[in-house]
Amino acid sequence: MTTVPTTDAQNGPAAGAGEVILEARDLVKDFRGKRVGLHRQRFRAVDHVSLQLRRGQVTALVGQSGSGKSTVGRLLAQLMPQTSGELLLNGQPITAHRGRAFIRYTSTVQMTLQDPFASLNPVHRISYILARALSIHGHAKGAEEIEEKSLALLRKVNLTPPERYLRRFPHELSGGERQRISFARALAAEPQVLLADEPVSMLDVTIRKEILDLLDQLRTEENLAVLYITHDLGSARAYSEETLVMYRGEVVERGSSADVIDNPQHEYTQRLLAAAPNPRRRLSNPGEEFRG
Ligand SMILES: Nc1ncnc2c1ncn2[C@@H]1O[C@H](COP(=O)(O)OP(=O)(O)OP(=O)(O)O)[C@@H](O)[C@H]1O
Repeated sequence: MTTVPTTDAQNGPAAGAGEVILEARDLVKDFRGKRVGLHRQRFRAVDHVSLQLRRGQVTALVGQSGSGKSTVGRLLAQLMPQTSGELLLNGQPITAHRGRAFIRYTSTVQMTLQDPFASLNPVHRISYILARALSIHGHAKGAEEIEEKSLALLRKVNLTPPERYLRRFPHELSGGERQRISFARALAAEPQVLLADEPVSMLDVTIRKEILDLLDQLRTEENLAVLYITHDLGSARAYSEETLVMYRGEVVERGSSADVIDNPQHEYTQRLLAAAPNPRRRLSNPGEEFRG
């Protein structure tokens, strides 16, 4: 359907040499579309997408709204079954949509969502949210260990002093703090992969850099393989090694983030860059506004 990308990394290995933790091969996701006469149309949201997430590296998935980025994230998180294609975790084919298999999978692969308020249950205190995650994944037992590990998780996401946060409810926190709690909850599983779906798009511009710096810090300290889903090319350039560009369900261009964003080959990537605010500045010094 779309033109073939031309960056060097198109068919080769992902940028960098980290070990592959999670791999998607030829993922397809069809949704049921509108009914036309007696037939229901099929809508292909993800069209033969392959990618590899590597230990200690960030891979950015960029594209405009509706291009299929979040659906790829949800498929990788096993929140829904793919129509076809394969997922491999540490080289092993995996299907874990429900039950114990799903819980086991989430011990390795965690996802955080765009709206941290919606994903944190408003009736529970932060202490409960973290305790539950620690217990589900079997990383703490007994009140004392749970509190100690919860405090450590809060420190990891730079919420200090951590004691101040345990008794609070999500609505008592700022958007940035809530996103930090989402990361802390994900880290409670001690995952190898973090799928971060638009982690800063609902946050105030002034704190976006702080949260992306935190993601970068966690990737390094926890040696996580990170998928960074975003519509923002500047931050993809600044915070990821590899960038994949999605258009209408397909990956139309991929390569090192520097190559893809400084020297886009696909016409759609060029259009995305042209539509970005102040694209010249981003092209001349990409990531400037994020790196500060
Ligand atoms: N459960 C669903 N049922 C039917 N269609 C869906 C479903 N989820 C997503 N879609 C459709 O699939 C397409 C891709 O959606 P998706 O949310 O993956 O895009 P996106 O690139 O993440 O966009 P955004 O940045 O706005 O979140 C859209 O047209 C969307 O309407």
